[in-house]
Amino acid sequence: MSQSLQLFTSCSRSPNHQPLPNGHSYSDLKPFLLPGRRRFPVTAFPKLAIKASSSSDLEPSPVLVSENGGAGGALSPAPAAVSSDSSSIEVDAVTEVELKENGFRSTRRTKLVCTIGPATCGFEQLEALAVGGMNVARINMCHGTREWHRRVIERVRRLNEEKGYAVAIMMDTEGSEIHMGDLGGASSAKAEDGEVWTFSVRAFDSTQPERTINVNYDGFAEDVKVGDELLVDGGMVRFEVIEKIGPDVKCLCTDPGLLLPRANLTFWRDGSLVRERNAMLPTISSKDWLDIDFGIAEGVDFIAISFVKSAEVINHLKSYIAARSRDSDIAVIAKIESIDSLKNLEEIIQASDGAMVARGDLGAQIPLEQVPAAQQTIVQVCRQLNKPVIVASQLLESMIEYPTPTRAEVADVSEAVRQRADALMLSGESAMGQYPEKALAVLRSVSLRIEKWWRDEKRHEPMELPDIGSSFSDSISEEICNSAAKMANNLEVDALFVYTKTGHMASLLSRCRPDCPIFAFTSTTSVRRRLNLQWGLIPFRLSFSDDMESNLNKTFALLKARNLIKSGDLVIAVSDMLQSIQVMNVP
Ligand SMILES: Nc1ncnc2c1ncn2[C@@H]1O[C@H](COP(=O)(O)OP(=O)(O)O)[C@@H](O)[C@H]1O
Ligand SMILES: C=C(OP(=O)(O)O)C(=O)O
Ligand SMILES: [K+]
Ligand SMILES: [Mg+2]
Repeated sequence: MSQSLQLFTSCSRSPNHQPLPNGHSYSDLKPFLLPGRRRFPVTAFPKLAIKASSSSDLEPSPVLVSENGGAGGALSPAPAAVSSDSSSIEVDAVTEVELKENGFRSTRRTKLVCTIGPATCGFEQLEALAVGGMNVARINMCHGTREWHRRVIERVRRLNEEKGYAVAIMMDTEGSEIHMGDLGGASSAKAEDGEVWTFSVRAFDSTQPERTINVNYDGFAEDVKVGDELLVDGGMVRFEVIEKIGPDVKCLCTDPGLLLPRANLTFWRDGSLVRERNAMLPTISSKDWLDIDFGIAEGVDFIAISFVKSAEVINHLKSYIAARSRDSDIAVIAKIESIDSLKNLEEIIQASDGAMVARGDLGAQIPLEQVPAAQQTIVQVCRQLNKPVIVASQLLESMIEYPTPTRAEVADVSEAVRQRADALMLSGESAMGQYPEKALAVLRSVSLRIEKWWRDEKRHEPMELPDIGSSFSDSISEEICNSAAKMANNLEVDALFVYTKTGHMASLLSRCRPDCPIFAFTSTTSVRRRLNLQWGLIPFRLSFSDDMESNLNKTFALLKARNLIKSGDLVIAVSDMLQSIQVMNVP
C-alpha cells in the first residue's frame, strides 16, 4: 500500500491500536389502451450493452469462487459451485460480470425485488430473473400453498448454491384485511358496467355460481349497507351495494374492470372508508403466524408484514423471531398500506428493519392523488432513520399484458429511482404477467439511466441527514460513514470498501448515497443476503480479521486475481473494528 494515506479520527491512535471500546449495536390490468395510443416497439427501449463474458473469465480461480447480489444487463449465467472457505471471497455472479464489463462506477445502485408466481416459479424462469438482476425474490402468502412456496424457496436456494447468485427471499404475509376468494380457480374475471354481482360470505366448493365472489371476512354481509360503494383493489373496479340477502350482498358494477383472485376489498360510505370492524382485526392473523413459523423454519431473509398499524406489532414479531431463530437473523419489513400506518409512520419505521411503500392497498385507503406525497414522505423517513425502503405496486402494471411500458410508468419508475429508494418491486408483472423478464429489464435500464443522469448532473443534495446514533460509538460510526461518503464524492474514488460484521456500517454508508459503489465485506451469508436490499451495496462474503492492513491486502489480492480491481484504483475503506477512514490506491 505504497500510496496509501490513512486518516484517523481523534479516537484511534494508529491502525494497529485497539479500537475504541465499541459496544456497537450496529448497530385490467385493464388494458388502458386508448384508441390510437402509440406503443413504442420493444427495440426502442434502451438495452444494456452488457455482453456475456467468456466463460474463462468466470472460471472459479483456485482461491476465489463466486455467489449473488445482482445488477447488470443480459448477463451470462454464473460459474458453478460456491465455496466458503476462509481464503475465498464470494460475490454475486451477475454483479461480478457487470463490474468487469462496465467498471465500478456504472453498477446499478437501485435494488430489484420480483414477486414470484405462476409465471416465474420454475427453475429456469427463476434463473432468468437472477440473471436479469433480481436481488430479492418475494413470495406472497396471500396466494398459493405453503408447499408451493417451499418449492420456490428451495429452487432459489439451489440457484444460489449451484450457480453463484445471492438472491434473498422475502416472505409477505397475507394480513387480515378483507379480500375476495380465489375465483374458483379462474385467473381473472371481467366485470362489466351495469352487471349485478353477488359478494357472499358463503364458501363455495368446486362450482362457483356465475358472477359470484366469495369474501373472506365473516362480518362482511352484516357490516355493509345498501348504498355503500365497494372498491376492488382500491378502485380498479367499483360496485354499489344494492341489496342484502342473508350472507349474499348484491352489487351493481359502476366502474368495469378485471377482477383478480384474492383482490383487496374496501367499502366506502358517504365518501369515507368504513373501517370500524377492519380496525379490530389483528394485524397478524392466526394464519399469518403459521406462515411466519413456516418462514422461520425455511430461513427466509425478510418477512414483510401487511397492514401494519403500530410499532407494537413489529416489536412483538421481532421478539418472536429472536426467540425462535437462533442463528439466522430475519429482517422485518413494515408494509405501509393503511391510514393507521401513516399516522404512526416514524415509530413503525424506527421499530422495523425496513419498509415497503405498498401503493396498491395504500391507494385504496387514501385518495390516489395523495399517494405520491405519501411515497416521498415514507422514502425520506426511511432514509433519515437508516432503514431500507421498497417502492411497490403497479410500477409497470401495463406490462402484465404488453411487452413495453407506458411513458407514464417509466416516469413513475424514474421518480422512485430519483428519490433514491433502496429497491423497486414487481408484483403481478413478474408473478403472473406475460413479460416478467422484460419488465425486470425495464426496471434495470431505467434505474441505470436515472442513476447515471443524477451523477452526471452532479446533483449532490446537501447532506441533511439527522443524527441517528444512539450511543457514543454509534455516533462515531455515523460520522465516519458521512465523512467517508463525502470524501468519496470529492475525490471521485472508484469504490468504498466497508468491513462489517452486522452490516450496520455498510447501511450507514448506503444512507449517504455516495457517487461510487460500496463493496460491503461481511463474513456471514445471511448478513450478505440482507444487504442485497440496500441501495448501492455490493455485498461480498469474506472472512476477515481485526487487522485492517491484512484485510485490505487479502481483499486486494483476491479481487485482483478475479480481475475485479486493478492497480491504481482509488479506494476508501472503513470498518466496524477500527474507527478510521483509509484512502489508498490499490497497489
Ligand atoms: N403464489 C402465487 N400463486 C398464484 N398467483 C399468484 C401468486 N403470487 C401472486 N400471484 C398473482 O399475481 C398477482 C399480483 O401479485 P401481488 O401483487 O403480490 O398480490 P395481490 O394482487 O394479491 O396484492 C396476484 O393478484 C395473483 O393473481
Ligand atoms: C405490495 C402490496 O401488498 P400486497 O401485494 O400483498 O397486497 C400493496 O398493497 O401494494
Ligand atoms: K400480502
Ligand atoms: Mg397490500
